Amino acid sequence: MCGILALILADPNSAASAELYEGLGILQHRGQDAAGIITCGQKGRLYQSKANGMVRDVFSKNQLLNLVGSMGVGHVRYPTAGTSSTSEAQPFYVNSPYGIVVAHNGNLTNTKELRNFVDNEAHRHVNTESDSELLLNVFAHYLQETGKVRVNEDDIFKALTQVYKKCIGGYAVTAMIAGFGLIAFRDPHGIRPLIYGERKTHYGTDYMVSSESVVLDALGFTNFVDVKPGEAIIITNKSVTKRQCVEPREFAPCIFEYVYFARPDSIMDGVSVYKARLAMGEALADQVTKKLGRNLDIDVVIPVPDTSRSAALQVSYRLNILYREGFIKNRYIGRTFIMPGQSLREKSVRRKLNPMQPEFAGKNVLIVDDSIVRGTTSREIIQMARDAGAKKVYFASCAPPLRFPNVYGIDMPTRTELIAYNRTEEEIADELGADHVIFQNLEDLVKSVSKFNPALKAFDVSVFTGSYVTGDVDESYLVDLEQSRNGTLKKMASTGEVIGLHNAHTFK
Ligand SMILES: O=P(O)(O)OC[C@H]1O[C@H](OP(=O)(O)OP(=O)(O)O)[C@H](O)[C@@H]1O
Ligand SMILES: NC(=O)CC[C@H](N)C(=O)O
Ligand SMILES: [Mg+2]
Repeated sequence: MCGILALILADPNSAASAELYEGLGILQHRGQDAAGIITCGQKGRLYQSKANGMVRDVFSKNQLLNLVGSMGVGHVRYPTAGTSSTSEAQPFYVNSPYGIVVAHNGNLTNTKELRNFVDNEAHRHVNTESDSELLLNVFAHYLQETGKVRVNEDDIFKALTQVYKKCIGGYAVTAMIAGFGLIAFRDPHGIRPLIYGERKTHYGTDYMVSSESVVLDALGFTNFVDVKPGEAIIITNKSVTKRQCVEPREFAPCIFEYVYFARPDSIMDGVSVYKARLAMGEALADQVTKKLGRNLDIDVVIPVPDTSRSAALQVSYRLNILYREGFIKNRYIGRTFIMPGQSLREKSVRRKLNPMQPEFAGKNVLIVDDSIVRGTTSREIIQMARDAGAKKVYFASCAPPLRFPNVYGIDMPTRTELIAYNRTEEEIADELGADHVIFQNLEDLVKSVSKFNPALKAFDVSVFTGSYVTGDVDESYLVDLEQSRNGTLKKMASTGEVIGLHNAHTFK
């Protein structure tokens, strides 16, 4: 679940890099593995800085000063394809035609076919295992087909129509053509989020495109508009042009954005993530009484920081049971779920969260989390609660059991690593060491989001149902994904292999 940005400033002599850097910092929760910015300056020259690491570590002040130009594209990465190699840090760039830059959030499911196409028909070289590099080359191929020395908006929209036909999966993209302008587009189902806003200045209007509205808010942009599924926007210093490049299919944004990924202060496709999480808490509270009965023997409701806090507050309010912060979070450790590799994730839970003994000793506790995926967090947390003296430990999840891999931009490639795979709710409770585990039901989860925007009739809920909105996902793709993600990650861990070509991150 990467974070993407694009910014164009009205003043051609100003620098976009500082605000792109700030914006990426605000999107850090969407990707902690790598970060990158490419800007475009005078004469269409491009300036790049990208590397593995958190935003604050990747860019030095000097590097930001050297990212010249009033427009640019930024990315924070959480890998779902290929490896964690620095060479797969984004944005990606190809020189031909015109100098194109792409930052991609999502995951393509027909990469085998695309790799063949790029090789055998487009005759373009792809240097990594990244699906995003394929997407860039498909786009470049169709732009090349115009045969023009310089393209215009119409050419770009037509090329994107071909990209839409060719690329299957989840994709929200910010792109840039050197010396021309910015482009933003979103897959025909709108699986991944994308929003843009404007800011009036002395020189004219600045525009910014982002995965989440919180960045636009923080940087003083207004008039936010979500990019529609199958729509593309081109922003130059002369105009903003939009086109519906393909007929939108069933609009089905990823529900996991609302459950876990997005910041609560973002508004996504017209829905406040915060309000959706409160609603999830309310529905979950009802589920708790349904499962455990009206005479609850719970003394205290405790959230698992950070994401479940909003929902847990509402669980406590609805059940009329005390809310207490029972786990103290080390604020300097990032999100556990989006860390690469299980052993890193396991170690980090204990380092990140520590129990407040008085909140557990001799009590029956209801711990609330937004989701139970691999069970890494919940297993550790339940043990910590018991070690701190809890009598009974109930565990409630705002999401239903996750039983299927995600193929649209969340790194859950392996069925067997999911704690709910092939297990009943009782078996999950046993496996986690809880007295009871209570899951939200899917219908309530969907209602918790859709009630705030009646236009949202469907969501990508494939991790709960195994039914994929882009159509059946080939079993061979799932097997390949499972093998390649696990295989390459292990290989990377043991050899530290990187492909050196794109490592432009040198001068601190
Ligand atoms: O079952 P698991 O595989 O452990 O995954 C689920 C957990 O991971 C996430 O927390 P994370 O620490 O990533 O982020 P947060 O601080 O935003 O809650 C999520 O909020 C759950 O707590
Ligand atoms: N989480 C994402 O959006 C990942 C984007 C892309 N598939 C990559 O692995 O770099
Ligand atoms: Mg969490």
